[in-house]
Amino acid sequence: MPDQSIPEARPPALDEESSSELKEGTTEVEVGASEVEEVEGGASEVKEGAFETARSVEGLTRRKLLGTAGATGLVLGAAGGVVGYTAQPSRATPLTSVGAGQVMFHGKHQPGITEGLQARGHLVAFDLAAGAGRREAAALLRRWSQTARRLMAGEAAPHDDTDVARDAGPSSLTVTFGFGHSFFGRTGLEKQRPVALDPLPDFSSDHLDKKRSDGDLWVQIGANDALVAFHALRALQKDAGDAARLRWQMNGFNRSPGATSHPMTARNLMGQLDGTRNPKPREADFDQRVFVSESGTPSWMANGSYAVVRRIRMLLDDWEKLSVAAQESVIGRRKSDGAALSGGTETTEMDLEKTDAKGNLVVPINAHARITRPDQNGGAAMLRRPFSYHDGFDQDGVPDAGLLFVCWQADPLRGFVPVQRKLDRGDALSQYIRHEASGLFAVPGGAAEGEYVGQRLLEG
Ligand SMILES: C=CC1=C(C)c2cc3[nH]c(cc4nc(cc5[nH]c(cc1n2)c(C)c5CCC(=O)O)C(CCC(=O)O)=C4C)c(C)c3C=C
Ligand SMILES: [Fe+2]
Repeated sequence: MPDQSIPEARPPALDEESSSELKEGTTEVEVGASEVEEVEGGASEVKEGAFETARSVEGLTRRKLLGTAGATGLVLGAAGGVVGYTAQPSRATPLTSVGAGQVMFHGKHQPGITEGLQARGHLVAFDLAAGAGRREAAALLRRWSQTARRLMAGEAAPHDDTDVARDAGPSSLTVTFGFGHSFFGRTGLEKQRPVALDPLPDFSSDHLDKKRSDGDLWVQIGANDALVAFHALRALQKDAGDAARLRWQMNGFNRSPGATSHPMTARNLMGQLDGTRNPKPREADFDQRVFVSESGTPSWMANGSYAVVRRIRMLLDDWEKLSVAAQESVIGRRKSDGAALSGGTETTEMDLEKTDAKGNLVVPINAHARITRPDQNGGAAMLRRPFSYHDGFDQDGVPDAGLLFVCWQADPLRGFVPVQRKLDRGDALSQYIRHEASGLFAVPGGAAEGEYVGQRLLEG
């Protein structure tokens, strides 16, 4: 596959001034050849979580911005003095940086792995329909790739666009495709099934709902606008046609870009900064930890990654009864700023040996952030890129809320599995969470121009 010359991601460290870093990490892309005129310089960073990408394009052309802006002219409604907005703008105004954010579909890796967290997410699994095999799967991945490429560029869906995203820019939409263990049997491609896709072991604390777990195909959608994300979800579902049926779907969210006065690590629904110690793209071993190498096996997984997806319910009624000090002991980090309990700031290295005046470890021995560290797990590391979820309250008012935990690694046996084995033995956080659904998916490398995702598997 030709090198797509995607620049290496070069994220700002959390404690660095981000504006100069941003220039290096922002790529100018032709949104549509005829539309590229003056590039707006005002790239604004959308960085939630401790990593950022070189592929996010925050500067679009003036014509593009003016052309797609949902421009508003405020008018006084004729009837009853209702304040409303004209359908036809009186004066075009540019899209904000949120709408203008664009991620490239084609590249060495699929989108939706190293990009900053998006405000809205949909995780969806499909099963191939009875009678559908390799040929139908190949046609489906071709359709899906075409739709994803267009929507990520801020264009309409190839067929019967619903207009739901009509006035919005691409809004950093990403669409990522993966294959589950069962896909290979259904398509006669067992010999191509990676060993790394062997089912995850059973964990004693699992409460898994099989109907909301696994699946032949997995799609991750993320965007900084809820309508853009839904539009993509619906278009991809319709693309599935008779070839595949929806198996399960989960909806998630993160903080909206611009909600905080400066870019910072996102908080989860327990209120903690979550993502601090994620591997950073600038680190030498980042690619090795997250992506299958160019020469990795099977060859169709070159530059791909493995996604572990866990729907983890947070037992918030119990958690919120704890004092802040007790909550901080569970994690081993301060709630306010994410600093380790051994002191410093969010990025200060945790001192695992530090004791208080009574000789007790200041970061408790079972603190979540202590025992998940790579140096406590034979080097096991993963890139965590979750969405929060909230699916309402039960009749007793108990929230069904938590984390759609998505983590990325070159090999789950050197990432998620050893760490979860240890957590399963009972870290301090375990009694406040419950794993309710699970999936493991092989996510092939990115598609080159003219290719579709998974082509090397399906046509190899
Ligand atoms: C098996 C892997 C992990 C699961 C499952 C998991 C669930 C989970 N974690 C939090 C909150 C935090 N996790 C933090 C750090 C952290 N967690 C994992 C792994 C799993 N977490 C790792 C590998 C790490 C980083 C360890 C390191 O390298 O030092 C933190 C601390 C801040 C941070 O580094 O992100 C928090 C907070 C929740 C709420 C949760 C399940 C709902
Ligand atoms: Fe964690």
